[in-house]
Amino acid sequence: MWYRSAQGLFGYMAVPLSESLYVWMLAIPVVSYILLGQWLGFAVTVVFFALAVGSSVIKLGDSHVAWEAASLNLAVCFISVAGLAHVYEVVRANTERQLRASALRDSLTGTFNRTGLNVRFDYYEEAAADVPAALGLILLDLDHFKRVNDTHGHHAGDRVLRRVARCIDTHIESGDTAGRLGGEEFVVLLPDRDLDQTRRVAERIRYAIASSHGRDKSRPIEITATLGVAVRHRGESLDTLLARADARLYCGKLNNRDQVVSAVPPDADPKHV
Ligand SMILES: Nc1nc2c(ncn2[C@@H]2O[C@H](COP(=O)(O)OP(=O)(O)OP(=O)(O)O)[C@@H](O)[C@H]2O)c(=O)[nH]1
Repeated sequence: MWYRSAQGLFGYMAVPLSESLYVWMLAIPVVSYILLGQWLGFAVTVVFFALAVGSSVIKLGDSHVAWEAASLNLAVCFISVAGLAHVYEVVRANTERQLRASALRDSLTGTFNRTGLNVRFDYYEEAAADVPAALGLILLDLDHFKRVNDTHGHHAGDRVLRRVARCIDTHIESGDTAGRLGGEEFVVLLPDRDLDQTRRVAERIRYAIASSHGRDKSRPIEITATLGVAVRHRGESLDTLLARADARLYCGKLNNRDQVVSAVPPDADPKHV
């Protein structure tokens, strides 16, 4: 019995690469890897092959073993297993990369979500560790967005959110970051931009949104946005920076909306600043 399986395994008979031999040689490492994991599976495979080789040599004697055929079989099976492992690893790495990327993205607009914004903010922090650089932030909130949903429906509202994301995207550069905090609130991070430069980008985005035209059937959907602008002080967290931009945005909401606010007026209500 053992003699026959060793014979099948190492191919020293007339047909060196029979199907059953090939399946055997593939099945042992693959099943071992699946059941026992990478290292233990590898160890078991090596031990199994070593025992099989030793046993067949002892039982049959050196002269009966077709070493060329056995080596060829081993090499082909080894390459197959290595190829399978490589394909598996490439697929696994791709899936992991896609999952990681989607965990940082807002599924509706494709911009970064809150977690993604934090990751990007930390990235800018690290990049500026040696040479402190300005970081501009725009907090954007759509005006009367509830009316869009109430009048045109939630799907139309979703389309407006995607349209706004596109407007933002066309007015920022490749190293900048656009994200959706949730609802109808967006954030833009602009590395190496001071307050004046950030305000100018915000103004362009505001204008693009106000002049973009969406449609629900034949009815136009018009929308405007109010934007608060702030620049990071050294060592400041994203939340603190957001809070300052939010106070400015709130002033804009109180003052007829559809505008960019980069400083809180001195007479503003201190409760909201
Ligand atoms: N279509 C859609 N609507 C959303 C989404 N998330 C939040 N909303 C809606 O956004 C609306 C936000 O309304 P409000 O917070 O009252 O703000 P607003 O109407 O924009 O008013 P102001 O901000 O004061 O100008 C609510 O009706 C939410 O249901 C979303 O992902 N898709």
